[in-house]
Amino acid sequence: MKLKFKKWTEEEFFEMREEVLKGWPTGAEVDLEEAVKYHKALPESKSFSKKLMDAKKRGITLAQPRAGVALIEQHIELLNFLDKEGGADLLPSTIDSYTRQNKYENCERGIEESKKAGRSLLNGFPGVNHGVKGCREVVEATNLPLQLRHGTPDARLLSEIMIAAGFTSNEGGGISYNVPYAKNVSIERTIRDWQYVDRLVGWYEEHGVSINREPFGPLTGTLVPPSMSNAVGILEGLLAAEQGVKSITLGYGQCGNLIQDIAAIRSLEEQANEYFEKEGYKGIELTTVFHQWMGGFPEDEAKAFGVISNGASAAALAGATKVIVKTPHEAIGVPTKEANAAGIRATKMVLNLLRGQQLSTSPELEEDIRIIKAETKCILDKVYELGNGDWAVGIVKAFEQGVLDVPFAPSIYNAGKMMPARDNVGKVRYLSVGNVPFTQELIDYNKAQLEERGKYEGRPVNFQMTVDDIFAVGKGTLIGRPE
Ligand SMILES: CC[C@H]1O[C@@H](n2cnc3c(N)ncnc32)[C@H](O)[C@@H]1O
Repeated sequence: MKLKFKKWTEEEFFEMREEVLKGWPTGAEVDLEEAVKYHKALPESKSFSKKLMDAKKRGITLAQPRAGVALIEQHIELLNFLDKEGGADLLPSTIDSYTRQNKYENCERGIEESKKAGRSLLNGFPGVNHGVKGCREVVEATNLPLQLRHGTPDARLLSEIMIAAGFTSNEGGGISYNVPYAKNVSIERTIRDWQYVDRLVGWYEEHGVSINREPFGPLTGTLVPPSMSNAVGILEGLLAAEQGVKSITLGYGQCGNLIQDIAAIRSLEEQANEYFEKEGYKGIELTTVFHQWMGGFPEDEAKAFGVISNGASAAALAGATKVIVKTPHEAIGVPTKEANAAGIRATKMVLNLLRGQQLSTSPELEEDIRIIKAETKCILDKVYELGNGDWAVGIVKAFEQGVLDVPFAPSIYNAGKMMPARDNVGKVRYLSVGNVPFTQELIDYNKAQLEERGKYEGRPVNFQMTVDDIFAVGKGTLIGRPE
């Protein structure tokens, strides 16, 4: 099927679907008509879309953890613990790495070994292997809206199974679950595979069931300039809307300077709406999600709580609809349920203290919004031009030419020419733009901010700043000052 930015017909979708459902025996459990009935019988309190829109209307920020273990019973216990002991507003099921690579045989072995060992030997929940029946046990035994969170370049079967089971939100996208997560999967392939996932959601929408879609905002989570992550988020939002998705949550990974982070969230929402309107999409329910710091964490748990609380306050002051919570075990690995719940409680404490407060505008905030929007516009205009008006084709070409370029991404399809670094107040700037098509004014603006830092630190503006910034938070500061 030739890649094009166009809603798939039902015939195109159902033709591919036959192959998709053969990917593992549990694919045979998916029955869309039955699934629609099941969703319609779910209580409203389990609808991701509704809870998000309610929060947006009330101006509150919801807290959602990540969490996933191998066996169904333990996974249910974990999720209910995070609900009851953590105070989570929304629940995840973080999917294991084998499933993300479609290695379901390995999952099967992991499930068996976890049963023998009496603990999870997978780093997440193997939704495909558990099938509709198993995932439905999770839906039946928990009390909050459920979302599958993963990092899967080909998530077609996983999405079919877990949405049919009653999950009402799905994270990911053809760019955001490829470039940061895979080494040699073509962008064209994953855009097409995620058009399938979005068309599946479009099919549910056409049958009266709202399923939320959330592109993965943080990308590599390593000094990604706000305009680059916003450009990717808006593009994945457009790809989803074209396939009939209505409930869209666009995300952003905290960079660390409060004003820039708030500007990023505000710009993301405003600019996404501009593009949805320009493309003629009606009835899009747009919300935002702020990811607490996605980079290296301090090992010391008290310091980790400082990072978590700082992220919670930025999310609240930005007015994000949702914040993704980190845990004090972030530097170590998969958290215990107690540590996970503690991260949520710390976050909720901050959200409650800041409820009703949003940072009012200021000249600095307006300037950051202007710069982020102008940079994002340069990128998106070029994507559109490269595709001759076809966003999907334009994205593939934009990566080929380094117009879209995600720092520190493993993908061989990512140019890796653009390099970021923090300026003297910790805002993430473009140290070198590579082939990102900025105006001279924007290039000079970024350079000037970085030169401020060079002057202050008495050192040249170069890649050493980037390296120092990568390790800074783990060492206890935001900006990687020379030692
Ligand atoms: C996107 C990366 C984030 O997902 C987190 N993560 C990955 N797997 C799990 C897991 N199984 N439980 C809780 N958190 C998890 C990881 O700690 C990191 O913060």
